[in-house]
Order: sequence, then C-alpha cells, then structure tokens
Amino acid sequence: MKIAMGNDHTGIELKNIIKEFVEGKGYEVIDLGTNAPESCDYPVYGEKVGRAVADGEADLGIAICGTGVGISLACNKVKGIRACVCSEPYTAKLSRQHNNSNVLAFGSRVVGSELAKMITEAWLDAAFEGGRHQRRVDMVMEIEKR
Ligand SMILES: O=C(CO)[C@H](O)[C@H](O)COP(=O)(O)O
Repeated sequence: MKIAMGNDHTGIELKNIIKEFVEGKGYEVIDLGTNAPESCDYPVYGEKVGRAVADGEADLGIAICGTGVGISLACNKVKGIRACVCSEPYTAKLSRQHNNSNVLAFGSRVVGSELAKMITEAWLDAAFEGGRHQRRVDMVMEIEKR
C-alpha cells in the first residue's frame, strides 16, 4: 500500500519522522516534498498529494503544514479527495470509519511527533464502515459535480 506524503517548509522534520514510522508499518511512501528548508507555499504540496491519491498513484495521503489547515484545503480542491485535519487519534479514526477520508493532515506546529504517530496509526488502522456512512459520503462527493 502506497502513501503520498507532502509538506511545506514547517513540516520537513515531522514528515521524516512519520515517513519512517509508516514505512516501519510496511507502507511504501512517495515523498512529494518539500525537502528544502526555504519558505515555500503549502498549496503546491497539497495539490501534489491530492493528485497522487486521486490519480491512483497512491492509496492514501498524509499532508503537513504548520496547522494542517492550509494544506488540507489545497488537497480538498482536488476532485475525489476527502482530507481532514486531525489533532488527536479519535477524530483520525472516525474520519476513516465514517467519512472515508483519504488524506490525513496535521500541523507540525500543533502536534508533537509522538502524538502525530498515534494519530497516524489510528487513521491507518481504521477502515471505512460503509452502510449509512456511504450514503453521506456519496452526498458529499455529489457536491463536487454541481
Ligand atoms: O500552517 C500553514 C498553513 O495553514 C503554513 O504552514 C503557515 O501559514 C506557514 O507560515 P510561515 O510562512 O509564517 O512559516
């Protein structure tokens, strides 16, 4: 299973920690950058992560900026993407089970590396439950077509 990872300048260190963590769990990581410490613009990397998932190059995505907000907004502009910012494991788990999120975002200036690992693990280990949630996710995705 492949995970596309992208981040702005604030997220390089945390990205590398989470990259190693998910690789240790058996996932293959596609690192879409940035890996340069200079200030950059999160929409570039959010779009890269979103497109990698939407195009099927990756199964899931993880996106990191200072708060997780900007990069998740950029991911969500790509059709087919359901990105969510999570600062704790419960929301991360439920975002898979109920919302079938396909991109996890978090903030490098918000969560520490151990909490980020717990969030990531909860998200990766959860599965979409379908049923009534499928109807609602379908309704959300219908909005893209209007
Ligand atoms: O969190 C972010 C977007 O939501 C960015 O990482 C943040 O805005 C970057 O700020 P700065 O340019 O001051 O490092």
